[in-house]
Amino acid sequence: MGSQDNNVALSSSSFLADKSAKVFVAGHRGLVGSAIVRKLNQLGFTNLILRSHAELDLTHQSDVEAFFASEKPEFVIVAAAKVGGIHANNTYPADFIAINLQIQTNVIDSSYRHGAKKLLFLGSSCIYPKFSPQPIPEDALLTGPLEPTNEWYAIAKIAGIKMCQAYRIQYKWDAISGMPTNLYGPYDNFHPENSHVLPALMRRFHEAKVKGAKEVVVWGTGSPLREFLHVDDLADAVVFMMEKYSGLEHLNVGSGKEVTIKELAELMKEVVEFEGNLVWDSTKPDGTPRKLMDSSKLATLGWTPKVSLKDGLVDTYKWYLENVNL
Ligand SMILES: NC(=O)C1=CN([C@@H]2O[C@H](COP(=O)(O)OP(=O)(O)OC[C@H]3O[C@@H](n4cnc5c(N)ncnc54)[C@H](OP(=O)(O)O)[C@@H]3O)[C@@H](O)[C@H]2O)C=CC1
Ligand SMILES: C[C@H]1O[C@H](OP(=O)(O)OP(=O)(O)OC[C@H]2O[C@@H](n3cnc4c(=O)[nH]c(N)nc43)[C@H](O)[C@@H]2O)[C@@H](O)[C@@H](O)C1=O
Repeated sequence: MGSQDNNVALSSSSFLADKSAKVFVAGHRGLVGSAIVRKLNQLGFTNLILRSHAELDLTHQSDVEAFFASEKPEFVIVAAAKVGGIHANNTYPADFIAINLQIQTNVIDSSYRHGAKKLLFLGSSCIYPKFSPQPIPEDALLTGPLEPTNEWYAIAKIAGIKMCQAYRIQYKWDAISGMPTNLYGPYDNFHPENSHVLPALMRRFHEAKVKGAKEVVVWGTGSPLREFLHVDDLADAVVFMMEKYSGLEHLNVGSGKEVTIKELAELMKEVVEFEGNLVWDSTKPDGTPRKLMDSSKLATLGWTPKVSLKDGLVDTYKWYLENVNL
């Protein structure tokens, strides 16, 4: 990687000092973007720039260019992406690599060229090799083969990290990257096949409870381990990194706690109050066996998560009942 000098913090301006600064949150209607907007609103930011996918397709370079030329945001948070669970990643590899490369390339490049002071790019824990040391340190990046079910998405995300690093090195521009673990919370995607495991199981258990079904099918063997973080904790970490971090290396953002998919399913069954049985469909892929991230760098800088998995599930199920299951 680049020399130590590139890791020296640039003279970035404080993010929190001016709550009237123009902040563009790309992807503000998604799980992550909506949590960041809630957090920024709580903090008193008054000048958020928001565009839905319908208003501005971030894969269209000339539209993105025109938007940045006219709005000139001072701070940019990239939470727009083509996102999905193991099945979606495995089924639509072209979409996952092409759309993500387009979105991030357009947003990062236009942000730099139209004078943004700082940009935060969000990747994912799937950037690391399938068989990484556990917990996974940031420097495990590019040390081995990726998990095949999500390598297309992972390659795009790795390119995003590298693009931020390249712009920092060549232009001395303050672009940073955060790598969240598996997230969940309000405004998640509850699609039966294309979503991540946590919202998929919440919906499946809830529908089974309502129908009085005797069993619920869960994918894979139940043995993979996953680390989950509530999206409100991630939003807090995003603000923390915007204010405090200005380095070359990407930073892991995790809860530090892992569960097996079987344990997650049992906990979900309890939270949703489904009384039937679990049936395992081992024809579905397990994916990476384990991906617990080492988030000690962020902890050393002063950030720690607050929401436990149990509390987070209870909170998310309440939101689901009030907002999705109408
Ligand atoms: N969810 C998770 O478990 C994790 C997420 N992350 C990262 O966090 C970020 C956000 O993910 P998450 O909130 O879960 O994803 P969501 O799918 O919930 O939200 C993504 C947002 O991006 C928007 N978007 C997608 N394509 C375009 C486009 N072409 N133009 C404009 N907007 C677009 C979507 O709008 P629309 O829906 O209208 O298309 C949506 O609002 C991603 O970078 C992801 O990699 C990282 C680790 C885990
Ligand atoms: C965030 C992360 O998300 C993805 O990676 P993943 O961690 O494998 O995500 P997942 O939530 O889809 O699955 C986790 C585990 O859960 C099991 N599982 C059981 N039952 C269901 C189920 O009903 N749906 C899903 N999706 N999974 C299920 C499933 O078989 C697997 O063993 C990538 O997109 C990757 O790119 C990425 O960044």
